[in-house]
Amino acid sequence: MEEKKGLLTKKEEEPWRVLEFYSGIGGMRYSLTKAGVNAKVVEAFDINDKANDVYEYNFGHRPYQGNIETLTAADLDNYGAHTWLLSPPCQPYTRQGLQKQSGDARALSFLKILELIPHTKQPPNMLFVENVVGFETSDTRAKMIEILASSEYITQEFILSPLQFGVPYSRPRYFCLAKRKPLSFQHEVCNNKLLWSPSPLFEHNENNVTDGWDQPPVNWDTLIHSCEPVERFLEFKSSSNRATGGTGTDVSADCSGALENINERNLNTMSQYIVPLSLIERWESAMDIVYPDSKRCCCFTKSYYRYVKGTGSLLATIQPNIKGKESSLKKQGLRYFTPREVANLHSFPDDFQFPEAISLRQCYALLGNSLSVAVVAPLLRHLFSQQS
Ligand SMILES: C[S@@+](CC[C@H](N)C(=O)[O-])C[C@H]1O[C@@H](n2cnc3c(N)ncnc32)[C@H](O)[C@@H]1O
Repeated sequence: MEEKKGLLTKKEEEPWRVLEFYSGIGGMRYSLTKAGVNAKVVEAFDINDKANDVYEYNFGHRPYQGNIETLTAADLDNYGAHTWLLSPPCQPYTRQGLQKQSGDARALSFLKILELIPHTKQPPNMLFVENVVGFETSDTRAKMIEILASSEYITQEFILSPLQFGVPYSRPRYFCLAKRKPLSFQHEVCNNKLLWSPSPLFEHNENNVTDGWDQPPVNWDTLIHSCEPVERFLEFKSSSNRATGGTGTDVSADCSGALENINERNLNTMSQYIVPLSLIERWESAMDIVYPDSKRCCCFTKSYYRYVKGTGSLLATIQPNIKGKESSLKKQGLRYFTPREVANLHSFPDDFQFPEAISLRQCYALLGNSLSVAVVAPLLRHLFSQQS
């Protein structure tokens, strides 16, 4: 690896060397593959053994299972990595949490690793950070930008949702893309801006026009029309959408085309996805219900299947004459989305699987922590593309 004024160089045909921090179940790595970038993950880091089991199962490599806080600048230099991908814990910034931001112990490792950058002999050429909406106004973000600016990085920040990429899934997330000078971004007019539009990822911008790119969509609902229906993301489909008058336990599995993706455990225990009537009675008002022809569903959090309120949508498998809560929910065959279906909505590839030993709750918890490949892949393509 050569060093030239602190900028790591590589021969054109060599892959970019990438470090994947907070690797979880590998959403960043899948996104990198989907982006079609000539890149190689040289190490992944996560403290959670279950996440590492899943990562190893799918990628054949077990991430370094230690606290990122303990890494030193010398450790990082040893990897000779051009790019760092980071999706640190989001609890310090979530609306439901205490919003202690950088004062939250879970924010420490992220700040610590950023603070190492000026102490490395070979700072990364590029960084990519993912977090929840709320991060953009946090003091952690302010510190991150301060460190990056003083280490000669330029940034472009985004808030984007899968809904803007045709996926019927509301999961807006914050992203920071950083490149170290003399590298530069396409659309320099977007430098140091927070953008709410995916247009810079796809459009040539010869006139430097950024009309509306730095404004939140006026109405996220209008994006829904161009999304695919939820049905396209299901592994278990109802044989009929019409009301049968049943209790909703008569969900049938139309496995055509999807059978290879359904493991024995799921097929045999379809009943585990049925929402119990007692839960409907107690939590009806808090439930978010979608239908196979719906073009949106709510963000699945790591508490999906454990709690109802605000953790993700439920699927009505029996469509009443009048959709929604005006018809009895008890007769709509409510079920949870399966982990495979949540993975589909995260745009994970078909060959992604959980090992048998991971419980259903753990599957949902790990998926809830992960990210949308449909959103991250084009962002990574934008990060790695060279200014011509
Ligand atoms: C928001 S999730 C990232 C998930 C990942 N992007 C994915 O696709 O699954 C944060 C991850 O960071 C890990 N983590 C949190 N604090 C850590 C630390 N100090 N050291 C190492 N890993 C940590 C958690 O175990 C969790 O898997």
